[in-house]
Amino acid sequence: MSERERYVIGVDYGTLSGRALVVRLSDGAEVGTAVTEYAHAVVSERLPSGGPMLPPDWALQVPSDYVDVLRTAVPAAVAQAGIDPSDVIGIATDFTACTMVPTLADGTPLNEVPGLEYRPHAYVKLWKHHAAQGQADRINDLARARGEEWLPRYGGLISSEWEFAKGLQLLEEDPDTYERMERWVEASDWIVWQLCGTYVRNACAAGYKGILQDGHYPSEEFLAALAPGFARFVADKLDQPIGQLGQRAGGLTAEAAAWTGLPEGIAVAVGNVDAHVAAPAAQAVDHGQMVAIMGTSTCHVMSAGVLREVPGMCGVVDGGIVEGSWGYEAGQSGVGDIFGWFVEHGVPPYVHEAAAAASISVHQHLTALASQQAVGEHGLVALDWHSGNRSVLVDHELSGLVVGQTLATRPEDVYRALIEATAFGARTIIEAFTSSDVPVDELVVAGGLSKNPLLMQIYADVTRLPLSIVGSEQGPALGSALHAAVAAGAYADIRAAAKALGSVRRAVYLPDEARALVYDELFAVFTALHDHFGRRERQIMHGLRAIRRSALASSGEVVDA
Ligand SMILES: Nc1ncnc2c1ncn2[C@@H]1O[C@H](COP(=O)(O)OP(=O)(O)O)[C@@H](O)[C@H]1O
Ligand SMILES: O=C(CO)[C@H](O)[C@H](O)COP(=O)(O)O
Repeated sequence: MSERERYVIGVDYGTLSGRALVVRLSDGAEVGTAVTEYAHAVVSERLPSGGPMLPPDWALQVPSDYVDVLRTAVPAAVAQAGIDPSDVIGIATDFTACTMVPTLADGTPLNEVPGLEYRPHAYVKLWKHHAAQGQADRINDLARARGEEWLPRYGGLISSEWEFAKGLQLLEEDPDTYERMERWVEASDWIVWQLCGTYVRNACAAGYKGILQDGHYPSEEFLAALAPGFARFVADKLDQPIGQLGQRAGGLTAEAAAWTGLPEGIAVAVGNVDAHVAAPAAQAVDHGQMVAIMGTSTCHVMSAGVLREVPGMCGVVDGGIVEGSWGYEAGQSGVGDIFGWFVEHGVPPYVHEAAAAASISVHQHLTALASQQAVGEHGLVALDWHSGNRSVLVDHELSGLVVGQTLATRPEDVYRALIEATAFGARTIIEAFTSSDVPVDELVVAGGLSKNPLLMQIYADVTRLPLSIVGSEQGPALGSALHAAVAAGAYADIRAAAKALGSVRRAVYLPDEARALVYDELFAVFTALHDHFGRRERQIMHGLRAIRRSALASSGEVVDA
């Protein structure tokens, strides 16, 4: 009698939607998939309960949207696969990070507590909530002054996106809600808590976003020096047993079994972050293989055998990607988001009409026009800071810039310059690693932007690296599925699962030396602008933000968070 096929499910929670993927264990085939868009998307203007405008740089979410993905995308993916749900042996999830859910002790999100639905601070703070830069600056200044040992593990700067800056903002702007909050939970752990009833903190998010190094968080003295009411932040709101990546967090509860249609008790893996989980899906767990997960934003993750301090990196965590290696992370907070912003707000009607007439998207239309240009022909250089700078400057008060515009400048010129700006940002990050003795030999790309051939070729030319592409269209979801396989006991560890279920197309784009030489010249201009606006004259862009904030505050339209 032939053995029954077994399956695992990976669920990738992105910025706007959650995607479920069913993977067959015998050969890694992706047999079913489904996506659920979040009903509330990103809340950056008004709360779902109404009220005044949120202040600039806020980005919130609604946790019930995450549960809807379990109720709809998971059963739809299983139905598409046409399999018997009882043949599924495990489920794993990955999430954007640092995305934080304030909850009661039982995991109830604060925005679901009657009376708190009108409080902005009761909602999820999404990774791209960039309103805690002031708190991040104070954390950095104090850590530097006290010589905190953990600071170099974060390239010398903690980001305003991470757990401590966002938590301190909550305390300082809404102390009542802070008081009501019994747990400050990474969404990557909250969803696992919903699936198996156990709250276990994943080693990846805790290390990169939660300043957990060598088993310790920042001390109570450090926290008290930041703000007296913050002293017990770790002890009271954050601390929780740590689970390693690929471990079983628990069994699927009866309630989650009813949501998903999957068998009660199957393995639920410890949570993970959308970027890091993609590395094993691309079989890129060896030293020198940098994985760039390129979509709304870009995360760069890489395993290495050595512990080094890379200036401006997001962090280095022991076992942060796979056990037995130092996992490095860096990132660009805005990439696809910048192109999306330009398409939505910077392109005249004639471009939209031409794209519609050709039955292609505006992105594709501008890409086709920009592809006809020689490198440097548009005469532009841009800075890719429309969503701030995550690496290497770690400053979300910086903003975007295009230099060189004339009356002859056309939308495709700016579009190409914006793509190039993100490639220059990536090269700046790669050079920070290389010059810190953490060499990058190969760039492996995952995420939606890998489908744009011009963009890929520009990255190869700008970085002078061969570009490989993850074999799956859904790198993070596949990465989660292979963590589910390990949690269910089908493989001994993540490396074994990656070998069996992951895939990559090697050296799909190769650098062209003639183009690379012109890009060297443009990169020099980029670096001059980068250092001028991001280092020497930071107050120019910071000052503009301050003027904007005070103009909005005096208009009386904005909520007093
Ligand atoms: N043809 C294209 N070229 C470049 N960027 C694109 C193109 N089509 C969509 N985008 C951008 O890609 C981003 C979405 O990438 P994707 O990987 O699908 O999402 P996510 O990062 O949320 O998982 C959006 O920010 C959008 O503006
Ligand atoms: O910082 C992250 C991981 O460490 C975020 O999850 C990421 O930047 C958001 O991802 P995406 O662009 O795929 O929505």
